[in-house]
Amino acid sequence: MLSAVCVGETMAMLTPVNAVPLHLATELHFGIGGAESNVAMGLAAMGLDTHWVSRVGRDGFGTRILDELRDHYVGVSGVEVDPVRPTGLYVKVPAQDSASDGGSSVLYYRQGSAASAMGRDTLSNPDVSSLLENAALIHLSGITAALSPECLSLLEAILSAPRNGRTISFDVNWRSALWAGQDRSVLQRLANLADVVLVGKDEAEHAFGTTDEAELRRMMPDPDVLVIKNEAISAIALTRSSADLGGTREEVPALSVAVVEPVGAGDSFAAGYLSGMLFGLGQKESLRRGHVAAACTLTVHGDRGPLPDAAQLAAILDSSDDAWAAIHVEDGQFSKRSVTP
Ligand SMILES: Nc1ncnc2c1ncn2[C@@H]1O[C@H](COP(=O)(O)OP(=O)(O)O)[C@@H](O)[C@H]1O
Ligand SMILES: O=C(O)C(=O)C[C@H](O)[C@H](O)COP(=O)(O)O
Repeated sequence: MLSAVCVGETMAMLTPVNAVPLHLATELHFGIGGAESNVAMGLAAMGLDTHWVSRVGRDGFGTRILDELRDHYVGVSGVEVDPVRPTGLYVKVPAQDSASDGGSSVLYYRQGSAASAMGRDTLSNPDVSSLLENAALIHLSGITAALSPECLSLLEAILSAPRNGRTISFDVNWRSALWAGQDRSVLQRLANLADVVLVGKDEAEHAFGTTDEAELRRMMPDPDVLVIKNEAISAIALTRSSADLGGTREEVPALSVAVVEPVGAGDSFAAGYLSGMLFGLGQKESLRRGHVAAACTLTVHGDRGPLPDAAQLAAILDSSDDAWAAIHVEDGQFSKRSVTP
């Protein structure tokens, strides 16, 4: 079975219950959050043999993260438990409270975390190196590059190693709070070392200073595929096949979705898209899988929504362009809406 390995930090996530301002909160909901482990759980839900490589602290947060990943059929043999450094933590600040928290919608407590101590040494762990060697897909993100110089050098080592048939995907995953005062140009360098790059248009403006598709491709000429997501509008895959350096352009409109909460949609999109790629599907089919997985997450609270069953998923993915344009997703249910001519 094809295996996928996702590398990155996952944190304990605390959210004030009933979205009360943080300073008035008496109860905090305890969950977990991490872009790459979200993708890992998404890939596992698509039926792939999936593993997560990271580090957690020897604390209840770390134990909870490992338990949740195992519960979602993600292998954790490549996770180190740090006896000293703690598991990272973040707080999702309710929107009306963000001004009192410096305008930020998340507060990170991840400096010096167990995962921020990942580095080239991580590759000498035999469990990690064997997972990476046997993977058909290694998934990385720009978040890791911002965590510490050691984490950045881990990404560089993975991206520079001989591929031997493996594909490496890189989700830019721009996080303003992590890049303040840091050199963001490393993101362009890392993206050009990857085979598949995913970036949101809004993120591209921050990370690369442009949202222009042609300009982005000029800045990132090396990946075989550059996927540019434009939220509710569409996602575009620009390919560069070795035989045809001109490449191809596939654009698939996003679905109509009654959005409940946007967090995690990008990770779900990545899982959907990358699963299509691993199953050998074309760009159009893979982009559709991305939109379907994202829509499932957008209609629930939390970082991941359940997928439709296999038969319904196949029917949705096989639909004609007109039928696709008429799909509406609400409460995780896919239905046909009437389209005004
Ligand atoms: N308002 C929306 N309506 C429909 N689909 C959406 C909407 N917002 C996001 N999506 C879906 O989620 C995907 C990821 O969106 P994006 O904004 O890039 O996520 P993130 O900011 O979490 O990385 C999009 O490509 C699309 O499939
Ligand atoms: O911010 C971080 O460092 C995290 O990893 C936590 C978040 O749970 C995911 O990043 C959600 O990501 P999106 O799918 O882009 O909404």
